[in-house]
Amino acid sequence: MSLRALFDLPAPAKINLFLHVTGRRADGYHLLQSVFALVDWCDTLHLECRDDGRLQRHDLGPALPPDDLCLRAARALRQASGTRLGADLTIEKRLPWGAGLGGGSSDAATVLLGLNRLWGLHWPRERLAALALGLGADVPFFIGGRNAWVEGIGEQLQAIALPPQRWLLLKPPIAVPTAAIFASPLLGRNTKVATLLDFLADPTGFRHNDLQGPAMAYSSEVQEAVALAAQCGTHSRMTGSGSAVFAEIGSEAQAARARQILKELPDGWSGWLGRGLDHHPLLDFAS
Ligand SMILES: C[C@@](CO)(OP(=O)(O)O)[C@H](O)COP(=O)(O)OP(=O)(O)OC[C@H]1O[C@@H](n2ccc(N)nc2=O)[C@H](O)[C@@H]1O
Ligand SMILES: Nc1ncnc2c1ncn2[C@@H]1O[C@H](COP(=O)(O)OP(=O)(O)O)[C@@H](O)[C@H]1O
Repeated sequence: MSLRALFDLPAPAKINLFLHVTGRRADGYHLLQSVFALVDWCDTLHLECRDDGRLQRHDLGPALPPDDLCLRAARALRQASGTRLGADLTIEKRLPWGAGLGGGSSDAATVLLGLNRLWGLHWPRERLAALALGLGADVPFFIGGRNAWVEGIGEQLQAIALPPQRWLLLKPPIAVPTAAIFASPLLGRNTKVATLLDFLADPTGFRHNDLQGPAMAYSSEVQEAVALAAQCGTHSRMTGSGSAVFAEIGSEAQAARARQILKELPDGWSGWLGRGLDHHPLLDFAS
């Protein structure tokens, strides 16, 4: 009997342990260096095969944009593979967006991995990653499924092992527009280029996000979030282009404080006390 449905597929968030802007390309895109780390705050997707070739999305939780990344991913794979099959995509959205957590990119990657299996395509992961890049610079990272040292505009990935770590994540009620942050006159664009060996030798020297200054100038809520996270963890900083921030939780006392903060979060804020993932739960799922 062929496989018709896949339930409870996780789409985890990522955080940028650091983010340096080291230059700018001729087309205006900025060159970055970063470490992307998977965390156990996840959306959940349910995929069901359709014989009529149609693609339909059902939102459990907040409504997504009509032509969201899940549908765009499914359409791209249907077209590139030539399959006549379709799918119902049910999205349990938990990750906030406009957050720098890569939730939409992660959803898209999970759709590609799931439909590759449901539609019996047997594409290798590298081929899925190449298709994924057309959907967004962060999508190939989630297809790769490993914590990574990242360069270029986010498309050059080198898998790395990270030590286990607990994190507090906080998202204030504001979506920071990525383009505006990159365009900010406050943004430094010439941070010294580092090497992966530099990072591995002393990760503690890599806890800075160059986009944080412009994002804090854009929104006082980002400033509040950084200060709030610093109350219960250490090295509070922003992920991606914001607006979410995170802090390292190193003791039970810090974890208890973090739980209290999460319980008392003002309206519109969201947050998570969780752990870094060693790898994407769907890592062995390519076909
Ligand atoms: C900076 C990161 C790090 O993870 O931020 P988050 O999205 O996670 O917050 C991402 O690479 C973001 O990638 P993504 O969110 O796909 O950005 P895009 O939609 O492609 O970019 C929106 C706009 O930001 C600017 N942009 C984006 C990425 C980049 N490396 N240089 C840029 O200058 C461009 O003006 C672009 O038109
Ligand atoms: N499935 C999806 N989940 C979240 N955002 C999506 C999705 N599809 C499209 N988007 C759009 O993509 C933008 C980026 O969101 P997301 O990928 O969550 O990244 P980030 O929060 O890291 O910037 C959002 O502003 C949203 O409008």
